[in-house]
Amino acid sequence: MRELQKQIIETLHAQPTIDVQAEIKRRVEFLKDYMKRYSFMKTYVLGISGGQDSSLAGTLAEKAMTELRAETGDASYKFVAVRLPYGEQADEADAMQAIDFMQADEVMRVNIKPSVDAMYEAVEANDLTISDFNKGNIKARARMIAQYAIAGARNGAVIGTDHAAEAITGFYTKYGDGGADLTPLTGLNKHQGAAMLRELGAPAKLYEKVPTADLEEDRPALADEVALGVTYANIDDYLSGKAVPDDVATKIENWYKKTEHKRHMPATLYDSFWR
Ligand SMILES: Nc1ncnc2c1ncn2[C@@H]1O[C@H](COP(=O)(O)OP(=O)(O)OC[C@H]2O[C@@H]([n+]3cccc(C(=O)O)c3)[C@H](O)[C@@H]2O)[C@@H](O)[C@H]1O
Ligand SMILES: Nc1ncnc2c1ncn2[C@@H]1O[C@H](COP(=O)(O)OP(=O)(O)OP(=O)(O)O)[C@@H](O)[C@H]1O
Ligand SMILES: [Mg+2]
Repeated sequence: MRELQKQIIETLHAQPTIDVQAEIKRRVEFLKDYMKRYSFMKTYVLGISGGQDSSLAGTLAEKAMTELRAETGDASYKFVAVRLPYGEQADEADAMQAIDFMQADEVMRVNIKPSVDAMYEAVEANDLTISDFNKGNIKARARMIAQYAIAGARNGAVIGTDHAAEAITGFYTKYGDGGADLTPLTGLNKHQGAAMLRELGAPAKLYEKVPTADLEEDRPALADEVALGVTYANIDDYLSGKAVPDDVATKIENWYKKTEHKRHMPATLYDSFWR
């Protein structure tokens, strides 16, 4: 195995294989244990997009809250699913199907378009051009703001959907979807996440769907694999310690190095990761 590959696997807690049922159980337990640790905390908040990652994390969160209510008799433990469209969302039906499947305790909806457009215009007023790509990151950060406002109003914590197959390329917006309080999918690769959703009985559409950030207006529903220039099959193989073609491994490692800053707290003069 490549030296960096070994290091990455260890750093990201990737596992070559998982026991799907046991993995579901221990991640639900994690969500329950965390909630019990802080007595004021009563809700988990997560944006549901209609994609695989939020379908899985939301389902685990709802399971955790259902079990906590039953075990403690405290009915105030709730999972809040949040719809965060930018105006009309093309795959709105998938998002609602995911919410129906997980049987979220509460559903909230915040249209991020007015705030994103206002921010975009206010920044551009400084004789700056904000690209469509850059505006996409404003959308991801607006979603983070909405989720934290809900968590603030409900004694909640914000769930993030980061996992090993995303962390390795840093394919998320820093302090956008990367901004969260806890990440129950850490260490999983993309196929493992799909296997867990299948085991949970989710509609196949939710885990067979092409992964997309869907942040750009010029390239709607742009597939992650196209944006990254590498497939999840390759990323998962790499994370499982398997051999992948040299050019693919180099591409993955270049993404990893370029996005190192995202996997740390803000750099300080006391840190060595950036040196
Ligand atoms: N070396 C460095 N040390 C410290 N900070 C550094 C840095 N390089 C950039 N930065 C900072 O980071 C910023 C760039 O990072 P960031 O703002 O995240 O932006 P960036 O990584 O350029 O773009 C985010 C990417 O993630 C994708 N994404 C976003 C959200 C969700 C999903 C999804 O799959 O759903 C995917 C999105 O499509 C895009 O390709 C720079 O503006 C700068 O402030
Ligand atoms: N339109 C949206 N509405 C609500 N939440 C969203 C929306 N778009 C993104 N998010 C949030 O941002 C997170 C990151 O998006 P990402 O695309 O990585 O995950 P996903 O859509 O759940 O799965 P996939 O990666 O397979 O598309 C989502 O998991 C979700 O919590
Ligand atoms: Mg998505």
